[in-house]
Amino acid sequence: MLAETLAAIRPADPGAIAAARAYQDRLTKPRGSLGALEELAVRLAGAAGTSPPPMPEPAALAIFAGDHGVHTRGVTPWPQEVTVQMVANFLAGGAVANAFAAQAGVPVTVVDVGVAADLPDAPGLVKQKIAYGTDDLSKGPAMSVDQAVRALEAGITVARDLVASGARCLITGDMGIANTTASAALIAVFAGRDPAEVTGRGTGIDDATYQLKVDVVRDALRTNGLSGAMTAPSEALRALAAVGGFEHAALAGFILGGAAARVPVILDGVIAGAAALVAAALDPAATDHCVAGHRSAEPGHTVALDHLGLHPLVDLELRLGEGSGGLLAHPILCAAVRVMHDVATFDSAGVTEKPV
Ligand SMILES: Cc1cc2ncn([C@H]3O[C@H](COP(=O)(O)O)[C@@H](O)[C@H]3O)c2cc1C
Ligand SMILES: O=C(O)c1cccnc1
Repeated sequence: MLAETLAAIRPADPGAIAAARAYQDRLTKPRGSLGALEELAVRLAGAAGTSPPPMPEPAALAIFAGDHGVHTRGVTPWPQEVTVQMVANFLAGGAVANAFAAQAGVPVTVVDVGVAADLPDAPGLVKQKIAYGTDDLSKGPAMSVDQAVRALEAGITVARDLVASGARCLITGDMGIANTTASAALIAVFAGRDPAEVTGRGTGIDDATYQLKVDVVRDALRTNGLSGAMTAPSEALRALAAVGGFEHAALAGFILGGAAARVPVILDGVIAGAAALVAAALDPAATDHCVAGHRSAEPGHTVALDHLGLHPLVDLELRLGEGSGGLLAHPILCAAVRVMHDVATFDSAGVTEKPV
């Protein structure tokens, strides 16, 4: 299923990009006056292969949840049980992601790809558990390559199912205590950066814990024989398995699944950024279908976005995850595309085109 999905991904269509850019200039506004929104609509036209691009609604948020063996190294002050407790909170509608999703009119799906407990069936919960948490990435591979592929395919399946049920925009979400450590390791590997440049304070840690976290990321790279930027697909899968989490792998699959369906994928924060680097290593064209919803306060997120060549739409110093930043960006995508559907041209409105 992974091979078939990768084969279906098409890069942005230059014809649609050129048509969208030309059309922007015919709309009743000074050229370029919508700034980054114009480029956003043009990118979405390229991704869809048609100008104007389809409205990116309805949207759907998928929150991928998993636990992490590296939690035992003390990289976060929060107990691991908070992952499963927050999954229950999402399903009950009580998390920040639910509030933002309600505001944006976006339904929430929670996907268990690897939390360290069995969950009761519940509406909105998709069970795709690969294992009860990963192994400690600082001691050896976090998961096997086979598990990484299965998690990728779980993400592809979720994307496919959401698109089949009508979603025309996918939003990434994550939940997994300690997952900013795995994110930092993935970004260090895929962007070829030193762990100190890409490791952040996650949910909030003191200086001593921060130093430990950087050392743990360094251990992870050394123990797993990883360094430098990796691009070959076979190496990408090995690196993902070595230092990723089940939610990172599933998110990478979710991105690939959206790209294959030519449905835009709004990336949330640093966890999604790390997953997008994996997706881009498997197929660089996947990035053409991604929009950076926001810039998180995590330093690794900016590194990931720069590496991907993506410009965040919202910059509010968020450092939450769950899909929060992606949800805030969704109305901005809709506004950018609606301009291309609704705004009159100089010709049609009889507005004089050039100032005299
Ligand atoms: C109550 C609570 C709600 C959250 N919602 C998202 N995260 C975020 O924080 C976690 C990663 O940070 P670290 O690597 O420092 O553990 C992830 O679960 C992420 O989604 C939360 C974290 C907590 C504690
Ligand atoms: O940037 C994020 O997405 C983030 C930051 C801290 C904790 N969880 C997520």
